[in-house]
Amino acid sequence: MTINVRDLGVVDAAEWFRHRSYDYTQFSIEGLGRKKAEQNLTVDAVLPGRNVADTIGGIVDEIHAVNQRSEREAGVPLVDRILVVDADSPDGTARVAREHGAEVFSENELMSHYGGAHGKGDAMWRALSVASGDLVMYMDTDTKDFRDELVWGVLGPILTVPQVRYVKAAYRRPFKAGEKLEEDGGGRVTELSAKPLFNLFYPELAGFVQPLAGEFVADRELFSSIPFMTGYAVETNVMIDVLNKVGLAAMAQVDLGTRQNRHQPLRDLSRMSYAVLRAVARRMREDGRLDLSRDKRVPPSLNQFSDYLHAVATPDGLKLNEYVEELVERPPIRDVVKNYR
Ligand SMILES: O=c1ccn([C@@H]2O[C@H](COP(=O)(O)OP(=O)(O)O)[C@@H](O)[C@H]2O)c(=O)[nH]1
Ligand SMILES: O=C(O)[C@@H](COP(=O)(O)O)OC1O[C@H](CO)[C@@H](O)[C@H](O)[C@H]1O
Repeated sequence: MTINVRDLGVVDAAEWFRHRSYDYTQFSIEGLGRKKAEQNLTVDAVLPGRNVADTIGGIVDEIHAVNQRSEREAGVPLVDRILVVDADSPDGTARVAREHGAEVFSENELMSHYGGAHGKGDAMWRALSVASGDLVMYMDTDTKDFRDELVWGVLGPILTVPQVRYVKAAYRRPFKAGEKLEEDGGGRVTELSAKPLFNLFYPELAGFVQPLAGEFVADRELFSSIPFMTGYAVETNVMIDVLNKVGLAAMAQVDLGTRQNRHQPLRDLSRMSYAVLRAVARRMREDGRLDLSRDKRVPPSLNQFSDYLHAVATPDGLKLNEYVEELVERPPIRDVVKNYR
């Protein structure tokens, strides 16, 4: 009989945390450039963007600056291609990104036989159809205080530790409302949904400081072999599927200091949280740990469409908002793109 460590509640998250947590200061642009050259690897940076005209240009510039330093010291750029996947943003995101020298794709034009794109996760999945690097590094584009370590930090462990195949960013997250700054007030869905859910159901992942961070890297082979959920479910499903595919020892995190993202109103985060919960529930059901046939009261909300009733108090009184939340799961890209290489 095999005993599942999850059933026993015995996991090695604490040990993983000790061995697979790094700090960006342990690495350098020059050192990583040399490692990349030695291993003859190419790196694509994939930047999903929706209405980020105010931040995307500076981020692309910072990647070019990192490349210049790496080329000077190590003879190769650290990032070979910068792919911006734009949500046909009305604010001019695509134009700005192009002016700063990125390759720009409309998320709706990639894999267009799947119809219009469904949010962030879909943009990230569709980008794999045009990516060509040995490593693919995703990066959020709403970062206000972007610094160069946000480009090269996550590359540290993947270029220097042979067992590591997936690296996630870790950082402190300030919350900024107007002029008021709360030092560790950001990452509300992370703290109130993702971390408790992982502790309970995927305790191996409990050592990740920012499990929902949009900055992470893996070899393209790995990303092309797992499904991507659409919208804001993507980080959650990728964490679980990478864990199941390569195991915790092949995963790492790197402290990058702090990161200030653009904040959505708390009310919108309720739906983001629901996406995270649905991603976990889907995987649990597949793992046989959530048996819908046994509990008839469980609503059919784990399928593609789910009603989300959001009860709120407003200046005009109590309101019950109803949303139809759609969560689609895209298949491993290598299974659906002919001759994917
Ligand atoms: O439909 C979407 C929604 C978000 N994003 C990008 O995903 C990242 C994080 O999204 P968002 O700012 O909405 O989330 P938050 O940072 O508020 O959690 C940003 O780079 C967005 O531009 C995207 O490409 N398409
Ligand atoms: O981490 C979180 O709790 C949310 C919300 O952040 P804030 O409370 O606005 O700082 O932000 C993110 O989560 C999304 C869903 O996984 C990701 O797509 C975003 O990249 C990440 O910033």
